[in-house]
Amino acid sequence: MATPSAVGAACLVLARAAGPGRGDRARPRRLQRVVRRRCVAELSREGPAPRPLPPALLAPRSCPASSRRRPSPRVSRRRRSHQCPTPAWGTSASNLKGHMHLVTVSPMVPSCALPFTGLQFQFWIAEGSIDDTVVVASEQDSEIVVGKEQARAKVTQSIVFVTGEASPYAKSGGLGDVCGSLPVALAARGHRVMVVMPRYLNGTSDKNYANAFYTEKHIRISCFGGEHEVTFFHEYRDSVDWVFVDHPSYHRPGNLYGDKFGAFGDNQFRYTLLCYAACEAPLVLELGGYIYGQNCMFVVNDWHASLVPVLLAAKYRPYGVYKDSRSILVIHNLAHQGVEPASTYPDLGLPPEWYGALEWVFPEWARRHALDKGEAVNFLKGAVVTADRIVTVSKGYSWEVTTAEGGQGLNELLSSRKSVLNGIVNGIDINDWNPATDKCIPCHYSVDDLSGKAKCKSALQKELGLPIRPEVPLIGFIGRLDYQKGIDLIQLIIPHLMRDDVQFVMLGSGDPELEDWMRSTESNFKDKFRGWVGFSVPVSHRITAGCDILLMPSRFEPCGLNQLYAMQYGTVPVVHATGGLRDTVENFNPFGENGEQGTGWAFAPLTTENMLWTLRTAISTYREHKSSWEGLMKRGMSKDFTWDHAAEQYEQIFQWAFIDRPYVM
Ligand SMILES: Nc1ncnc2c1ncn2[C@@H]1O[C@H](COP(=O)(O)OP(=O)(O)O[C@H]2O[C@H](CO)[C@@H](O)[C@H](O)[C@H]2O)[C@@H](O)[C@H]1O
Ligand SMILES: OC[C@H]1O[C@H](O[C@H]2[C@H](O)[C@@H](O)[C@@H](O[C@H]3[C@H](O)[C@@H](O)[C@@H](O)O[C@@H]3CO)O[C@@H]2CO)[C@H](O)[C@@H](O)[C@@H]1O
Repeated sequence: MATPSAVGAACLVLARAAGPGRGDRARPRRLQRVVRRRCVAELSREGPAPRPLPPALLAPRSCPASSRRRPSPRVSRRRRSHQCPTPAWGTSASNLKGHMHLVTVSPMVPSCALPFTGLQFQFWIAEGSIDDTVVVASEQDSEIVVGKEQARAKVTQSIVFVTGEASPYAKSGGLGDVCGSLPVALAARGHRVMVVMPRYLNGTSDKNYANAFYTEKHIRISCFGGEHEVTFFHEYRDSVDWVFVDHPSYHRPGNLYGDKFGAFGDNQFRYTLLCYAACEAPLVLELGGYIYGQNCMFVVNDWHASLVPVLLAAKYRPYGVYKDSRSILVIHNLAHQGVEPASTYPDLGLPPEWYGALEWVFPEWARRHALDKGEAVNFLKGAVVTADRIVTVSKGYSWEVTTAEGGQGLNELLSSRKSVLNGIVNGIDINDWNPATDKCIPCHYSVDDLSGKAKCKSALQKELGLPIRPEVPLIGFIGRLDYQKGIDLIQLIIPHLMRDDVQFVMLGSGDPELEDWMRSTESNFKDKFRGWVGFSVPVSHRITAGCDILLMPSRFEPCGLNQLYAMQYGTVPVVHATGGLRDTVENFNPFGENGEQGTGWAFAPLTTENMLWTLRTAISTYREHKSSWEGLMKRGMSKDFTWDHAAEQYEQIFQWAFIDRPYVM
């Protein structure tokens, strides 16, 4: 193992500092500091005797005191994921031996902490020359370009996220991505953050919870005609307290919300338990030695968490508890509202006088028979009424939900709450979704060197059993097979598109009829179409990297993440101009004021003719205008989709929420 005495004695090498890393993609904006200093990264000892270090690269033993900083939370995230047994920077030498390597350098030696956060370098490690020390320097003038310092919140809060899913523990779609990464981004900015979600055990993904430990806390919840005991598990990771609510109803085969027979019949019960448990967690769990207490910002996501603001208002504030807390409803998708018959209201354990908050009457046309009064309870509606503020996951969607077309029956109510309704476009997790470091893809690449993308394409064609043809445009679709995603429109254009010289791959699961259609289309067009039925995160990364075009003809799309991932990976999105898709994809304009502009194609209205025409325009641009295509790819890859900007906007909403009085009846 490396020891301080060995520092500087070893060989090595180096290469170009600031290889493609967290900040490198968007270098002009994100890599801001140039440190004229060489530094030492210690590595585990391995390999033969060291060779002398070239004089130009001799490293100082430590960095000047002026540069010492406490590692920021983002650094500590890296530190954990590359934990070394002795104080060291970086990763283990055995991973490095050989060629160019991407290494995350995390200041683990307090005396030599640089003012940067979790940055990454590429090293050239000569064969057999690994030892104790890697000197990091650049080709030019020994400069190290380092990432910008982690921005901190002006005012920090105790934040409690409540959600039905969060990656990497459990994910069925974009909700999981957001609740797995926004909390980490907020923690990195200095907030104390807890995420409360179910501890789903189904026999296959149980390992995801392996590092979560039983807290020995259990509470009894009165609802659904009895007392139900739930317990809490906890993992502290990436500076976030991940709290898992444990109950037998979360342990069953299938996916998070259902199985092959459809949605679980007791989902209302399962997420009622989650909401009660989430309200108790800040009061009863001593995490890191301290409870979160009563002064919290609850961020409740979608219908699964929507009972939280109702409970705060109906069951806590009247007794003087949580008077200083606030709640924000984040709407990821209005299509799911948690609607059940009105007769279930007494099961929820709420006072009878609160029925009105959840009351929901279906329009006449939606009722089943003449005697059906259409009376229901609607969890999401309860939160729209009682949350202190409401956020949708894009600005465009925040307007759409107030319209009859996009409001899914809640438009009037949402319009009445316009003064507390905002839209914030989601960010993406650059640690997971970065073509320069992605562990799921066969070759890495960046905006500075796109060559790896072509290799990803041929590897994908090979993996899928498609003809390996670099010149043929490869179009992809990834998503839940749901009405929302406009797959029926893809079905209609496929016979036409398959006449062209193109390849098409779809990854998705959901509606069994659409799954069957994917299988049969694959057998009809063996050389051109692949339908990957199922849910696979690694395959989704490889499709994102290997395709030229990503198609998203969503009927509505509150934000959409796949188009953001696609742009990040130089895959050009062709999307229906709706919601977050319209907000994030800039239409290609070959005649822009300063030359070509745009990052993809956003078409409207959503018709099959329009979609086919736009796809064909994209395809001919790909074939005939190579430099335009490269411009499209590079502009997309240079966009900053990190969470920082969104996290700052959430902080603004938190502040506004705390300025106003909390909701009381
Ligand atoms: N078969 C499969 N295999 C592997 N991965 C798969 C997959 N099917 C889907 N995914 C993944 O699930 C995520 C889907 O995210 P989206 O945001 O595009 O849509 P979703 O409708 O689920 O999310 C909702 O919530 C998010 C978050 O707010 C909003 O962006 C969105 O508009 C809203 O509808 C992506 O990470 C995608 O790769
Ligand atoms: O992250 C992906 C989406 O996950 C959530 O949607 C799920 C929804 O909340 C669940 O209730 C369930 O939806 C079922 C619905 O309740 C039922 O009436 C029937 O229509 O079948 C639906 C599918 O089983 O599953 C949804 C995921 O498929 C989240 O609320 C969304 O925002 C996310 O887009």
